[in-house]
Amino acid sequence: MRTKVLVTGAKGQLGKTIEELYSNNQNGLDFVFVSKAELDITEEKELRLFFNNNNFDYCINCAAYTNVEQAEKTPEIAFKVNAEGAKNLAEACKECNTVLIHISTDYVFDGEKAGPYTVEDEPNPINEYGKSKLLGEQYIQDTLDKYFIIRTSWLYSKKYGNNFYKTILERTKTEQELHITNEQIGCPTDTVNLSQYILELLKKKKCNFGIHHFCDEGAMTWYGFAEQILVEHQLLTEINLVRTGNYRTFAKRPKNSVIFKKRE
Ligand SMILES: NC(=O)C1=CN([C@@H]2O[C@H](COP(=O)(O)OP(=O)(O)OC[C@H]3O[C@@H](n4cnc5c(N)ncnc54)[C@H](OP(=O)(O)O)[C@@H]3O)[C@@H](O)[C@H]2O)C=CC1
Ligand SMILES: Cc1cn([C@H]2C[C@H](O)[C@@H](COP(=O)(O)OP(=O)(O)O[C@H]3O[C@@H](C)C(=O)[C@@H](O)[C@H]3O)O2)c(=O)[nH]c1=O
Repeated sequence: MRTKVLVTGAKGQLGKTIEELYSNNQNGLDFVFVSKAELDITEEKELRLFFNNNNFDYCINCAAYTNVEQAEKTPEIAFKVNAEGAKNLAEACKECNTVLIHISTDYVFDGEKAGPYTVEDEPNPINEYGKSKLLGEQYIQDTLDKYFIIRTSWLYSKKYGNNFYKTILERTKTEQELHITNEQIGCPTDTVNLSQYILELLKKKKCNFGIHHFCDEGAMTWYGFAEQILVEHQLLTEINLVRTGNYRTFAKRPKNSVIFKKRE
């Protein structure tokens, strides 16, 4: 029997990557992709109806409020989507016996640890986005037995959405000098690699439910990441890349965002 997989938030960078890679129904998997306009995860009744009218084996939740800066100013929106939305999905999944694959973030940690964060480490978010994502995780854990929470970090797609990788490239079109912080360290993760990891979970029909960490190899600062992007595009000689300790932002960010990827 074929496996039916719902992808919510399908117009975001991760959703679009999954769609590009897997929409042609390979491996006995049938994907249904829904955008925010088609299925808003904060609309509890509509969500339940949608789940009850379809028999999904899995739901990959790519829907989220990801504007870290804006979340400081309007935290209620972040909590509505990242916490209440996740709760609604968990409840719908429970009712319909659907396995929830939910994506979470390194920003659930405070960044004070000396080494990489494991799944056993206690979260302690220091910004509103991180707090809202942690509450979403907790609602899922309280509601479901069959779930995967995959924490990832510094996610970027070279093609889709808004992310640091694309911001840097865009700015090189108009600016000769870029000031980039070296105060945070993390592992940039390509949406293609995260999508492949998720597909492996689906293909192997794994049941090691719970919290998982997934990121690409190689910890670096945002400055280091910017340098890597410029090298990749042969722009390093044209742009003056300035390492800065005090790039001002509204949101605090963890100094150490490195998560430990358990090998399975
Ligand atoms: N981006 C990153 O660096 C990281 C992201 N993550 C997590 O990975 C996941 C995917 O992130 P990413 O692809 O980068 O995020 P994006 O912001 O690119 O995509 C999120 C999508 O969710 C949609 N959305 C927002 N609100 C709702 C809603 N109420 N109902 C349905 N859809 C909604 C957005 O639509 P619209 O744009 O129209 O609002 C957008 O299409 C998220 O859970 C995120 O927290 C984890 C670590 C790092
Ligand atoms: C654009 C820019 C940013 N920065 C700094 C600000 C910040 O400290 C850091 C990263 O900036 P951004 O705002 O692009 O990244 P940010 O939105 O913090 O990225 C986060 O997004 C959420 C959704 C996650 O879950 C995290 O894993 C992480 O990827 O770089 C500079 O120093 N110079 C610049 O020119």
